[in-house]
Amino acid sequence: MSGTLVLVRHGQSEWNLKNLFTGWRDPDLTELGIKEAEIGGQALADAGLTFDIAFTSVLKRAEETLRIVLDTVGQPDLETIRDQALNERDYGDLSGLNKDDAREKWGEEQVHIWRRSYDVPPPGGESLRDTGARVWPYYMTEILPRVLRGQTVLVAAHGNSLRSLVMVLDRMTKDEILKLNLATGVPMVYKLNPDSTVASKEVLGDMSGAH
Ligand SMILES: O=C(O)[C@@H](CO)OP(=O)(O)O
Repeated sequence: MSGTLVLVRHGQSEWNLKNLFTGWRDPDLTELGIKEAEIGGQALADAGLTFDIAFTSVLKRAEETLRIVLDTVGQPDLETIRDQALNERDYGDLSGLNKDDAREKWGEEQVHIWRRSYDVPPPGGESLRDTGARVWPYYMTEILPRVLRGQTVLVAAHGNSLRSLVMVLDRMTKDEILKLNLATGVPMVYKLNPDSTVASKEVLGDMSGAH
């Protein structure tokens, strides 16, 4: 066994609440989102986890979630690396549109394919595969080596940038990834083997609260 990788999706954002496609747009957390980040942090504290380093995107909802989690686990000054490689999938022309309006315009099935499929990009945006093509090299070069050295690493990021990681870590097929929607503020704790495969996975909380 080597180190520990903790992934957490940001808490509910203003645009999750308003049901808008967000992507690289930069809304704040809602009150509920702040609470979710606190609950996620408390679950990590209760599990006795402390971190050697943290990573986040350059979007406020993930940075703020990380700050709240680190405050809650008592590590407010932990070294943190921000990188846009961890940003949410770029939703292209859908960014800022209401998800129900999009369903009316393009149909339920097409919108679901844009939101959850592996390789169909939304117009002008990134597919999950495109997102993985920037998340994975970053994971391989910056995050994984630290875990393999035995460190405990925290990553606060986004629904789809984290789905691209979880898909590979959990060895999910293209069909399985269609159904996966990560809950906000719920930490996923992975212990990795020395060959980078997953030794164990524990989800610290209720996965039903996805936005
Ligand atoms: O709008 C977004 O950027 C994402 C995450 O909230 O939405 P979806 O669930 O459609 O991938």
